[in-house]
Amino acid sequence: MPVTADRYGYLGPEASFTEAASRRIPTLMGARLDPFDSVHAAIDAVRSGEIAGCVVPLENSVEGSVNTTLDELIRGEPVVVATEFLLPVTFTLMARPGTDLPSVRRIITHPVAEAQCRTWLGKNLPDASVALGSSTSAAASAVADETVGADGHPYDAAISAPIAAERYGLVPLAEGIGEDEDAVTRFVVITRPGRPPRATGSDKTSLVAYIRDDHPGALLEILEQFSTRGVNLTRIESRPTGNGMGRYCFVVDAEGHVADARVGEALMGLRRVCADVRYLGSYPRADGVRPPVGRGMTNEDFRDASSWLESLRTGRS
Ligand SMILES: O=C(O)C(=O)Cc1ccccc1
Repeated sequence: MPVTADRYGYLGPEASFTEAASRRIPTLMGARLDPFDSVHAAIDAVRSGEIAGCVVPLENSVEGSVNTTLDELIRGEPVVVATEFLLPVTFTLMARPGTDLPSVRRIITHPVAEAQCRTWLGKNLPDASVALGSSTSAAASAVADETVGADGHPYDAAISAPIAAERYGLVPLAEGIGEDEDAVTRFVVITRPGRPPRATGSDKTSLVAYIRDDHPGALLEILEQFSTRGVNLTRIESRPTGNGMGRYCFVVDAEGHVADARVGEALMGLRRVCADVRYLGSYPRADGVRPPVGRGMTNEDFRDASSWLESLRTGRS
């Protein structure tokens, strides 16, 4: 398959939240966007060069990380985050025309949506079962096609993005059924590793740190690399490495860009103390926040310290 520079994938099928996010990401304007069946399939198409990049959900303000995406970043051929994007999400319960709310017994949706609609379901459809699918739009499509579930019966309703009702010929039975009306999902554009975008002063850097020999304070050692250089973390998450029981790595989002001296020094520190460090990219922050840089932590401070050391070593002032 030829590489098409402006061909991007997204977690489909059509009318997923991920498609909605993809169509609003400024750096993808004008790009061709194609649906993929799973996060794995989309990221693998990036790895193989079939597409330039793909959009996948990474984190939700209520439910936390999307583990299928995190695990793709941790394992396999390395890929990086090129862009992040925040999209508010509202959930709609939808069914084939003629289905009424009390008759809904079998629901299908994505795990992130299920977690956020649990309270509403417990109150309004306490006896309904919820099956988990690869995306909210795949769920809507399964309801429209009368796909049968594990019990041999077709699903009655899907929890999906409002636009999925129209796309799959379903009717909304209940709208805004999520726990938090202000829920936001963080989507990322994944590409093959390459030169990161320029530092903007409002950036994040993501990475995975693998502990070297389990020992007391191993996590502290990782955290120290950031704290002594004044680098604030916005997220730290442990995930199994997939290589044996109890083996975990840490997925970190840090404020700043790999081009910032303090972030670069923290990365070098990690490289010295960890078994492995996987760089997952530096990219502009979706929230536009420009955190203040602490005293002694600016690029100039690091430059000055480095030339001072050089003068000691060479005897030249
Ligand atoms: O993109 C979708 O439709 C998904 O299924 C992933 C998802 C699920 C819930 C909130 C945001 C993204």
